[in-house]
Amino acid sequence: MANAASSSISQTELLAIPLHLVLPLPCSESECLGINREHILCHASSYAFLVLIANIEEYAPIVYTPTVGLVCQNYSGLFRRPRGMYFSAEDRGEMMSMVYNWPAEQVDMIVVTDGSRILGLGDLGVQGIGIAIGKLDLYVAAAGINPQRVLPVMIDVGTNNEKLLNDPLYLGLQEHRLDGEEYLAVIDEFMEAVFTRWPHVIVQFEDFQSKWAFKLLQRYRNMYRMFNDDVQGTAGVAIAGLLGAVRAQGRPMIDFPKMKIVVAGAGSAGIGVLNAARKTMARMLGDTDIAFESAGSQFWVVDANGLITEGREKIDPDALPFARKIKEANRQGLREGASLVEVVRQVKPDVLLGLSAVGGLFTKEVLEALKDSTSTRPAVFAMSNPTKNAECTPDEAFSIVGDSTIFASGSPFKDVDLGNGHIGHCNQGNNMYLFPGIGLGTLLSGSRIISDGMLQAAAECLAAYMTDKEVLEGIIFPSISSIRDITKQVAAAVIKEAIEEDLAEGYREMDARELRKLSHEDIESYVENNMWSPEYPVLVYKED
Ligand SMILES: NC(=O)C1=CN([C@@H]2O[C@H](COP(=O)(O)OP(=O)(O)OC[C@H]3O[C@@H](n4cnc5c(N)ncnc54)[C@H](O)[C@@H]3O)[C@@H](O)[C@H]2O)C=CC1
Ligand SMILES: CC(=O)C(=O)O
Ligand SMILES: [Mg+2]
Repeated sequence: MANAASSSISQTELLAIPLHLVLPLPCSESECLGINREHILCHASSYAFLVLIANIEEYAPIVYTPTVGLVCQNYSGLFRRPRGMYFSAEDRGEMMSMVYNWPAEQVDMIVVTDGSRILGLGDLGVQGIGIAIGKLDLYVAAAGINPQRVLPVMIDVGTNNEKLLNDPLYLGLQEHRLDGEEYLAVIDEFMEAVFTRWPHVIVQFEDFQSKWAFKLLQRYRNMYRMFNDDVQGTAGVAIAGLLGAVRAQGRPMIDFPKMKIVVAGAGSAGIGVLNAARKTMARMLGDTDIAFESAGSQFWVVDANGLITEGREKIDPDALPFARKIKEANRQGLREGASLVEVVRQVKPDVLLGLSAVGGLFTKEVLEALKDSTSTRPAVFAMSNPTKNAECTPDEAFSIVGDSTIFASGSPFKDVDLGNGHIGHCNQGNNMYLFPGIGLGTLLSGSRIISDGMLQAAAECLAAYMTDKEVLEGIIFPSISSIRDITKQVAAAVIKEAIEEDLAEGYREMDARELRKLSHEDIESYVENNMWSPEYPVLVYKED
């Protein structure tokens, strides 16, 4: 303690360490006073998370979209230290032993990517590790997952990005991506390795190209505790937003099956949303086969080749259930491949939802066509990331479609001053409102798998979070400043559903039988008590 005054590290100095360069491993010694360089970094991490949590609105756009996109694009040049594990195609046969190289005894959450579709920025190869790091920063900040128990993972199977293949600074394998059975063998080996070392870990798949996102989800979802954030997390957030858009018209949620929805983008996110929205409508209509069929007719899907109909050659099997019948499209004055503006003109949808990764796709013409929507409050969801990929800005939506528009975007925008004392609310419609609660709820329930019911419970909880007054003002998603509270509630809803489905096996001393005895309030307290919070340790320099 002798030199504490002269050599202690100021908070300001610690805060100056950029969030993206700080290790997610705080010091585990609660009484730690003797500080060496490693400990300084560890404590800096605690400080960084404290700052992140206290100023989440300001810093989420740095650790997450949009800045994380820029970080990924430049990662090879910015690289300082690994910050996660890298399993490459060349490590085949070695992953089971490699996984024991990770220093943490216990890992609760893994976010894994193969870098093949990072936000809307395409194939960034190993540089995509930044998105796994950013999502896990949110797990720590929003869900209170202990930062010593998170593991960002990159599976390096090459890249098809020619620029990276020719970049001497590129850190990953400079060869084209593995495909087919060879690719699957790498992912299988990784899954077996991590679940062997940490049987209770949860693995979040992130930013895999659509081609693999659905296949891997189907392959593993009944075997492991895993989910795909882009397919399932995004779907839940979109459902919550769509239900908000119904309520914002002053209508009950049960009117959701009457909504006409045009979706631009039929990739992992778009198809995930379509499947979940259709199932939600069908449930509201009585959960019969007829209800499911009828719900399908509320959607019009446009991809890079225009309106998808059954006349499409080589139609993607995942999009097939949403292809319009040709006769039906013709009756509506549409045809296979009709442009987005034609579709919006003819359908006059209640909601125009973009998950296309094409910035500016909702042009003036498209938004003008939406003015003829049959809805009293048309909704524009420009959900693509990062900011430059948003299908339109809130200014464009409010100025062209009108002041009563409901607007949400994947990346944050500022609210719009509509003049005359009114505000056009810009909601952030991003899976960050759900994935931390899905992960935390699964962890604390000890559920064997992540069921559709658990995901639905998460979405319904988010939808119910907003009051009628807020929704009528156009606020359909909460402010990110309440993300810890939202996450707690989402996690509690997930646990409750896991108990109801008899999937919950318990966590630590809270076994399945004890879990079943808990009331809703008890479950919320249980969640809160298990959320990690950073604490300020005393920082003094110890002389050797
Ligand atoms: N807000 C959120 O929480 C989330 C947003 N996203 C964003 O969604 C976007 C798409 O992600 P994925 O579906 O995984 O990508 P993807 O690459 O699998 O799919 C993109 C889809 O957009 C279509 N498309 C391309 N050009 C188009 C055009 N001119 N008109 C209409 N459709 C067009 C493609 O044909 C394809 O169907 C990305 O920007 C991503 O950042 C993804 C997940 C969550
Ligand atoms: C938000 C997210 O997961 C994405 O844009 O891919
Ligand atoms: Mg994603």
